[in-house]
Amino acid sequence: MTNPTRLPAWAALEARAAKIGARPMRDMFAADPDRFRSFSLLLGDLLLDYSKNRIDCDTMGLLEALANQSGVSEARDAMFSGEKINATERRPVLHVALRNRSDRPMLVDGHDVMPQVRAVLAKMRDFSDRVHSGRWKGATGKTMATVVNIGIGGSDLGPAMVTEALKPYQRPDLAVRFISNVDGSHAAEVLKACDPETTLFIVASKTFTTQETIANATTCRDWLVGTLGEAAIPKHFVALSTNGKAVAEFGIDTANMFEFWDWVGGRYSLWSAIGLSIAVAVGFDRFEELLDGAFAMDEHFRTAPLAANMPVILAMLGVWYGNFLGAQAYAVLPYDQYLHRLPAYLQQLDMESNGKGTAKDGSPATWQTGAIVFGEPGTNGQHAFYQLIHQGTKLIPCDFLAAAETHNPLGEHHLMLLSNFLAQPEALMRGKTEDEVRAELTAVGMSEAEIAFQLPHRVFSGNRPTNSLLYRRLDPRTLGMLIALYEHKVFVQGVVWDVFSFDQWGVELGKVLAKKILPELSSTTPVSGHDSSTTGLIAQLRAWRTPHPG
Ligand SMILES: O=P(O)(O)OC[C@H]1O[C@H](O)[C@H](O)[C@@H](O)[C@@H]1O
Repeated sequence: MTNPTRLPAWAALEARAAKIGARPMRDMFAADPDRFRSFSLLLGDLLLDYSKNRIDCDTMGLLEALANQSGVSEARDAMFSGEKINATERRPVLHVALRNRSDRPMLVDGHDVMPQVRAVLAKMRDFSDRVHSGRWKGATGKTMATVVNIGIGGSDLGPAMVTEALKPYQRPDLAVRFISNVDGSHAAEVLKACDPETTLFIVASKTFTTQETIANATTCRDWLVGTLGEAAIPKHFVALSTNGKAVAEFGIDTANMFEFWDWVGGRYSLWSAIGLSIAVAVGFDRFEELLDGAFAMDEHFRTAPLAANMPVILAMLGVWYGNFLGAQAYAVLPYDQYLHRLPAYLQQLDMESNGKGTAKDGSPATWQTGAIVFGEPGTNGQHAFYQLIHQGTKLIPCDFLAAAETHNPLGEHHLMLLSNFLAQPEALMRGKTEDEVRAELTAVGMSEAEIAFQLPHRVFSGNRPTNSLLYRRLDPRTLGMLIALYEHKVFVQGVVWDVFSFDQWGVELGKVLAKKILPELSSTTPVSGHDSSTTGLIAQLRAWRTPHPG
């Protein structure tokens, strides 16, 4: 347990920030032709260029010192060795076991979990092969045409993000859809496109008690049973869960359940049985390549020195901006349409893990912790919110991602995409000076008075930091590496910030209140115990939901 602000490297970084935090990157690039080489790292088919950050070698040295003094290496080893680092839930954190492609045992309470991990993977292979190849038949003997994953949070975002990312690998005649929201419109719209005879529902819930998922699963079951009868359920419903009892109570035979364990956090679960919809969509061999990619990143994270460790570098750059240069947010900008759900996925991964205000010893964290994460695919975001990133009053570090090769070579599209992927970070770094703007406006014949008015609005301060993640091609292995990279980045930041990254108590209060309010919405007796705002809103809802006479 360490208050990071008391570490020697913290004070040194504060001093460093005061000294070089505003130093223009433009000048640093001009002074050092080797800057790219000094601040980039190639790992297999993945290149991280972090040279467009407000850093120099000394700053990186201090950030490494902070990681060291925070005990990042020890914490990482504790995770890999199965220690109960999810302390408030008294659980180990072993999603790395799910993609452990080596012979190394992974221990929970002294027992190797690898045999059970492999057994579930084998069961997933058998099932996904049958569905993917069309050998799995529904109750009326038809091949499945649609797979619907019903889940929310970690039981939705990971599989949804990955199946979108790996669309080029999907069988074109097998649609994979997702129902997450408790808003009935989500289920209604998905079911519109489904035929009960050819639809397979995968109910994904670690706890199998999540209100949204149980409501959606019940609606889908009723929809199926309404046409095909109860006897159809075993051919059309499978469950992914840690809770066999609740699965059986729901009416799914536990033979049709794919198990995982409480040492897999929801937002870290796409590598587990929760990934079944991915395996069904792209085939199990591809799913294994995803695991291989994550394993490669795990091995790098586990063994590379901190100074040359990609997740550690990304994490410490985030710490630099968040804790020393005043950034509150960061943007994830995939120049890759297939990664269009990556920002949403990373929002849960990062914000649910490190959005904590209490240090491990229970005292309030008086330092900044998890950042606000947002993003959209490039180039869409450029035409929407980049204005603020270029010229706003806030510092928003950005991660730009792109593939060298496209799955869809259409005319010049990919080169146009890549030129934007390169131009935006360059523009953010360089900016545009008064002299440059003046020269431009003079060249088009603008009057001095008009130039004086226009100039301040057209200047770009620049010096806005970015990372560029360039990969050869968005294939399953590369995707596995990318996701694991962000997982470990979030882990490292949680260690430095001294928060428990693997619980999520902050989501509970609202759930409890919603349960209390639910019956109040359909009752006619006056409500009590709420603030006047909630009471007023309930009254208005009741008024609008009651059919008005005449
Ligand atoms: O998989 P489930 O148990 O249904 O949980 C689904 C989600 O709900 C919770 O509210 C948590 O905030 C998430 O971390 C979790 O992924």
